[in-house]
Amino acid sequence: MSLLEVEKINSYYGDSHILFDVSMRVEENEVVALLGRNGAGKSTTLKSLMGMVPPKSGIIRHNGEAVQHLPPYQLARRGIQLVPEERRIFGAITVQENLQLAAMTAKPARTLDEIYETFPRLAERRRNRGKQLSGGEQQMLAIARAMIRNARLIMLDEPFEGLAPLIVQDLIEVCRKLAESGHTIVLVEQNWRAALSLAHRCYIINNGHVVFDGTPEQLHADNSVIEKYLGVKV
Ligand SMILES: Nc1ncnc2c1ncn2[C@@H]1O[C@H](COP(=O)(O)OP(=O)(O)OP(=O)(O)O)[C@@H](O)[C@H]1O
Repeated sequence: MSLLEVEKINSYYGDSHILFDVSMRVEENEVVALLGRNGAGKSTTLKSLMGMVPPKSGIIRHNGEAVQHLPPYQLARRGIQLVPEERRIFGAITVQENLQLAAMTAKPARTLDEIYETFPRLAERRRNRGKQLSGGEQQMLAIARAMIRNARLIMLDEPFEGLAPLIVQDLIEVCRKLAESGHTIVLVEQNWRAALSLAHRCYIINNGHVVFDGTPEQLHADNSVIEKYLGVKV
């Protein structure tokens, strides 16, 4: 049984049909990348998995149970967290307070020590306010907030956006550590090379349809798919 099984979901904003029969699966401890051009439907897929844009048809199974009808807070209780593109950390309070606040809404929560072990940079910055952090540190804090809530499945929407290459490398290492310590990650990214360096498997979405499903090696071996759907010349 897969951790997450998505079977032919169709999602809409009002009358606009955005996802067409999207199917995918995520195994425990995997890093799965969701790639595609701007507007392809990647964020909408994450929002559908998180109950924010519930699909009108299709099935989403989490640990074998159909969950496509559940609201976000119940999915969060099942250990699923979405770290949105805007990161949504609190700028006026410290790193530690941001983490404590996140822990309050989870039972059982992870300890601060565990978080600081995974994110030594946040341990150094624990007394700094959210707004004093760099973009990369803010992203780490956003991921750490999902981790302290004991999320087994963490979905990241464009975590590398706007960050310098060295910071992206740090974040890739953080994500790798998370996966090794029993978390499962679904990653939406425009920076497909960085995403593929981390992912075990990937999907490409184009105009709301899944058009590729395979390993990074299989994708790297097919330049025509990369050129056609990611819009880059290889
Ligand atoms: N709140 C909304 N209301 C109406 N249409 C929306 C809304 N959000 C997104 N869309 C549309 O849905 C389609 C898919 O958008 P989505 O954000 O899922 O794409 P994406 O692949 O994540 O791309 P990006 O990297 O640009 O976020 C686009 O055509 C977008 O304009």
